[in-house]
Amino acid sequence: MTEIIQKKLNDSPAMRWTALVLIASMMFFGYMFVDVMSPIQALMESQRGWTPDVFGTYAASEYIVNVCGFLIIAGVILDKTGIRFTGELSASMMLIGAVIKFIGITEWFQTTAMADWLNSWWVSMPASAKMACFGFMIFGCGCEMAGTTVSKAIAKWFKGKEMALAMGLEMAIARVGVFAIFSISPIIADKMGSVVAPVAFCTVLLLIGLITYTVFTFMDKKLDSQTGVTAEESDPEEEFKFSDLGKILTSEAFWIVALLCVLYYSAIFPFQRYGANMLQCNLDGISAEEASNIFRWFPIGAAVITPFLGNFLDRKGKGATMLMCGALLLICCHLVFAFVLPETKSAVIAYSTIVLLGISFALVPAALWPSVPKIVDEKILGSAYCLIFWVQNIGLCFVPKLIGNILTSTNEDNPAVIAAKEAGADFIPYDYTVPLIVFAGFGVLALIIAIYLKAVDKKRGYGLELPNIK
Ligand SMILES: NCCCC[C@H](NC(=O)[C@@H](N)CC(=O)O)C(=O)O
Repeated sequence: MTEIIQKKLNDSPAMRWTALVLIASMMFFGYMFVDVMSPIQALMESQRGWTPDVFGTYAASEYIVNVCGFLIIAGVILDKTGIRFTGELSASMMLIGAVIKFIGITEWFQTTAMADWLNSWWVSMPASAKMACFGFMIFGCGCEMAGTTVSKAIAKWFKGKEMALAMGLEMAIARVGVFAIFSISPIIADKMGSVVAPVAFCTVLLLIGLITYTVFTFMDKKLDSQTGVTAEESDPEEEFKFSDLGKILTSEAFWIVALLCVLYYSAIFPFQRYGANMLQCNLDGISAEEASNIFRWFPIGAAVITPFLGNFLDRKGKGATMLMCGALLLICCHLVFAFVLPETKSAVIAYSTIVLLGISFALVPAALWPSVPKIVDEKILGSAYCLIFWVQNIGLCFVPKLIGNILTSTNEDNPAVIAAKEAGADFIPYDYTVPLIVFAGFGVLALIIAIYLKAVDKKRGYGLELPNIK
């Protein structure tokens, strides 16, 4: 008798890569929305009165609910309800948050009684910023939950296949989103004459992201029906348990990776918010649009290299060394921005440092996320990812605010800044030296931890330097 072996949906390369494109699209649009305001900071200041301080508070709002424990709940939701429901929930939360933020910054909203009320307390924060923060909080919960959901979805669809490459590609696609928005946000704002237009554009894209993820859920349902998995049959051992948190939180290796993650990313994502403005301030006579054009090469450099490094890691290993090199490169780049760029005002130095920072941004994520399964038990991997995101979010929540405060306070007596403000100029030429030294400081700490991780790996034999494919 001939046995018919049914091919599962993810056995087809076309199907599993289609699934990756669908889920990565949601993250692509999500990452676009995260940075939609970054290249139009100067316009936000002139059109809505958002000072760097306000901008710092706004940037922090994305993470505040996650830091207060939402990410831990998100882990439970993900493990209890699965990738389909959690993905839909995440995409919906991103969309709802985006709509609130869009409404908050419209001209119409500024004329409402609600805006008057919002302007009547915590007066340094304009009503538009308060509403935008509220929306960004909801968006941030959805976006971070989506980040873990997508990792779990890729693990499910690519298990035993090109998993590291798929994860690298997902991150690469998300970075292209950042590149795209740095390119088009100032153009849209300029063409439409308002900061509202790019936010409206990205909100519509989030709706498309919800649709693409919905299409993926149908594919995933089909895959489950082929493998005979139903909610009732799922293995209770694989489920998130609160007792697992204790096991993870008492693991030294977990803390090393989590600390490395928070320190490294604190010098990357918050910098991304200020990067275009920093370039505009350090290169003479360039517009916000020109500065964004330079800065957008940062995520694109990372996007191009990350999949290759993922592939290299799968075949050759050297994960711990890659983490060290990435941290070292980060320090050098921030120091060049702090001390060399203001002196030389050279576009060549700006471009090359941005590309080098992009390489650093490829080295660390490509090595960091696939290292986690090597240091924690597979059974508690989902919880570990959630907890690492949680620790990382604490940094991502407070560092932008810290940098905003430092930028404001170190420029209080800056004559160029005072003159530009008095003249009501669109562009304020801030001195970014101290914030950049702070970013480099995070890099130094990350490097020390990466060196320590390599030593611990040698002692304990986690295999961080070994290839993933045996
Ligand atoms: N599914 C991708 C793994 C994480 C990628 C990583 N993103 C994060 O760490 C986010 N928590 C940060 C954020 O959303 O701000 C990345 O390198 O992009």
